[in-house]
Amino acid sequence: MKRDLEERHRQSQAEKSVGRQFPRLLRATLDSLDSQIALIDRAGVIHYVNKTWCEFGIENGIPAGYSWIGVNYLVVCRSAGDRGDGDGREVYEGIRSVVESGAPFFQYEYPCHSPNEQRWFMMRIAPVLGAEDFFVISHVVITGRKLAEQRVERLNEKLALLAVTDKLTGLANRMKLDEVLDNEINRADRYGKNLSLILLDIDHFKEVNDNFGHSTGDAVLVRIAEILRANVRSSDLAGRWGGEEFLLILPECDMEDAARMAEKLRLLIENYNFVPVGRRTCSFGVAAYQAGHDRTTLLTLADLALYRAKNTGRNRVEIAANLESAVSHRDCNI
Ligand SMILES: Nc1nc2c(ncn2[C@@H]2O[C@H](COP(=O)(O)OP(=O)(O)OP(=O)(O)O)[C@@H](O)[C@H]2O)c(=O)[nH]1
Repeated sequence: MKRDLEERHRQSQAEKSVGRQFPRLLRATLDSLDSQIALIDRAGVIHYVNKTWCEFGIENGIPAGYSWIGVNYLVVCRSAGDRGDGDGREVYEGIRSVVESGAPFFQYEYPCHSPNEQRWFMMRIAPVLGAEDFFVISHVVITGRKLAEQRVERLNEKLALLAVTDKLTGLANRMKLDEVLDNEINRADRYGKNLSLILLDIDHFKEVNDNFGHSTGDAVLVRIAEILRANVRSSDLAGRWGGEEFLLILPECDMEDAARMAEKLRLLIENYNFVPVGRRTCSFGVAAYQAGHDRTTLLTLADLALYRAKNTGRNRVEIAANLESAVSHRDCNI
C-alpha cells in the first residue's frame, strides 16, 4: 500500500517534472550523449534523466521502464553509503556540499567494473546556470584516461626500479646502496640500533675473464648475486658495489653476527661449483656502525677490512675492529 502511494506520488511528480518541459530537440541531444545525465532539485529529487542513464540502470539490474523521475538521488546515494559503499558515501557528501552548502561543483572519480571489462566514471554535480534550484549530475566514462594513467604509473614504477637496479645481477645498484645506507645510519643513530656492512670481492676474478671469457665471468657474477640474495634476511639489502665487488647492508645486526654471516657466505661460495669455471672464492670485510660514523667512514672501514683479507691470503673474513685510526689516515676514494 505504502509502495503504491509512493509510486503514485512519483508518477504525479513525473507529470509535473521540469524535464518534460524540455524541447524535443534538447531531449534528443541529451539522449545522444554517452554520458549519464540527470537533473535534480535542491532536495535531491530527480526531474530528468537521459537515455544513457536509463540504459546504465538496466545494465545494473534496474528493471526496464523504471521511472527515475521523482526518485531522490541523495537518498539513493546515502542508502548505498549505509550499505558500506564508500563511493556512495563520498558522492552523497559531495552532492550535499553543492545543494546545501553552495559549493560551486563537486566531482568524483570511481571504478564501476563489470564482469567483462574495467570501467571508471567521473561523477560531477554543478548548479544549472540561471536556475539556482536545479543541479545537473553527469557520470562521464573516463576508462580510457584511467587505463592510460595506469600504464604510465606502471612504466614509472619500472623506470624507478631500473634506476636503482644493477642491470647484470638484478641486485641493488650503488645509487640504491648509498641511499639505503644513509637511511640506515640515520636510523641506527636515532634509535641506537646496530648496523653492519659486509663488503666482498671475488678473488682473482681477472683469471675467470682471461681464461673463460667475459660472458662466463658475467655468469659467475650473476650466480654469486643469487647466492647473496638467497641468504640475506628480507630486511637486509644486497647490492653490487661495482665490478666484482658486492655490498651487504645488515640493519639491526652487530659485528659478531655480521662476521658469522660473512663466514657462512664465504663457505657457500667456496663450495659452489661455478661450471665451467669450477671453484671460486671471495674475500670479505666486515664493519659495524658506531655513533658518529657516516657513510664514508663505515664504507672505508669495511674496505680496509676487505683489503686486509686480500693481503692475508684471500678467501677470508676480516672485521674492521681496531681500524678506526686508520680511517682518518687513509686517502680513500669511496
Ligand atoms: N665479466 C665481468 N668482469 C668484470 C665486470 N666488472 C669487473 N670485471 C672484471 O673483474 C676483474 C677484476 O680484476 P682485479 O681488480 O685485477 O682483481 P682480481 O683479479 O679479482 O684479483 P683480487 O681482487 O686481487 O683477488 C677485471 O678483470 C674486470 O674486468 C663485469 O661486469 N663482468
